[in-house]
Amino acid sequence: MDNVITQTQTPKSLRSDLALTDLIRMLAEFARERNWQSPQPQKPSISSGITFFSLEYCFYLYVGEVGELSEIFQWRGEVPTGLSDWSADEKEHLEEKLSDVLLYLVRLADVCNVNLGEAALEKLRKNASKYPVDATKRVMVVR
Ligand SMILES: Nc1ccn([C@H]2C[C@H](O)[C@@H](COP(=O)(O)OP(=O)(O)OP(=O)(O)O)O2)c(=O)n1
Repeated sequence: MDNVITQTQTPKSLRSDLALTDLIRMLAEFARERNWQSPQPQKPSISSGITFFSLEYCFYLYVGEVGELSEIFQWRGEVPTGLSDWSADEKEHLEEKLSDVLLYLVRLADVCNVNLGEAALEKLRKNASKYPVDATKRVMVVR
C-alpha cells in the first residue's frame, strides 16, 4: 500500500527527508486514485462534492492557498524569526498552509510537464551567476 498517503503508512524516511520526486509521485497518485488527474475539456465542474482537476483549476487552487498563507501574516506586523511568540495552533496552521502551497505548486508544475527539481536547480545556477559573491565584501552584488 505504498501509494496510500497517510501518516501511518508513509515510511518515516519519506516524512523526514522527502525528495521532490517522491512528492510529485505521491501527488499524482493522490489525484489518480480520485480520478482528478485528467484535464477537463470544459470549465471545472463539481460533481458529488468532488472537484475535477485541470491545469487552470490547479492554478486557481494554488493561488487560493497563497492567499490563505498571506492571511496568516496579515496585520501581524513584525514577526520574530522562528515564530517564538506564536501558539502551537498558530504554528500548526502555518505548517498546513505552507504545505498546501507547496503541494499545489508541485502538482501545478507536474500538470504543466515542468520538472520542478531541475528547473529550480537551473534557476539557482542563474541566480548565482547574476548575483556573484564578492569575496572581499561578502555581500551580494545587485546589478
Ligand atoms: N483536487 C485536489 C484537492 C485537494 N488537494 C489537496 C492539496 C491540499 O493540500 C489540500 C487542499 O484541500 P482543501 O481545499 O480542503 O483546503 P484546506 O485543507 O486548506 O481546507 P480549508 O481551506 O478548509 O482550511 O488537499 C489536492 O491535492 N487536489
